[in-house]
Amino acid sequence: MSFKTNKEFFVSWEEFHRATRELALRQLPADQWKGIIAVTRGGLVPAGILARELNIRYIDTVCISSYDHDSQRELKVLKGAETSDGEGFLVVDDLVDTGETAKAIREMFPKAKFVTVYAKPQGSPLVDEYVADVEQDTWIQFPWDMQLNYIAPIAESEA
Ligand SMILES: O=P(O)(O)OC[C@H]1O[C@H](OP(=O)(O)OP(=O)(O)O)[C@H](O)[C@@H]1O
Ligand SMILES: Nc1nc2[nH]cnc2c(=O)[nH]1
Ligand SMILES: [Mg+2]
Repeated sequence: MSFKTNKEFFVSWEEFHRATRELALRQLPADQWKGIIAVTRGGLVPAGILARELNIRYIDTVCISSYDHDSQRELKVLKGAETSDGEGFLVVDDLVDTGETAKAIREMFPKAKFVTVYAKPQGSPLVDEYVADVEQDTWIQFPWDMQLNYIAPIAESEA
């Protein structure tokens, strides 16, 4: 978990699928899009769902690596996309948090529509459309980062 957050929000595959289908519904008519640009890696999952729902087969990626270095978050673009300004493209990521990734996306693709499934308050103004709000101090746990685990019955965990 991030050191910056103290709460967690667990997202199941079903809930992620449902929310992303809702995002897809808001991108109609589908034929306005030349394609989708997924922001790796988190954006790859919603990109697949959007592509299926909107019948889009042109999917590009923008590959971003971000890490903390001397307390300052540094973004590295490992690979761009095959469009000069993003016109006619949907750029998709799983979430926006501080908005640092969103700022880089906006600079790279000023004419694209940038959408995410989840948004925290600091980053939400930088997104054109998102489905669900999450508090800034909450860490979103995605299903691809989790596994099912056994948990003891409540009665057995009584003191
Ligand atoms: O608004 P920000 O503070 O920039 O955070 C949002 C970004 O953070 C996560 O990616 P992460 O860097 O964890 O990499 P990943 O997608 O490869 O897991 C998420 O998928 C967004 O891309
Ligand atoms: N999984 C996950 N990755 C993030 N990257 C930035 N914020 C988050 C978050 O809340 N959850
Ligand atoms: Mg990401």
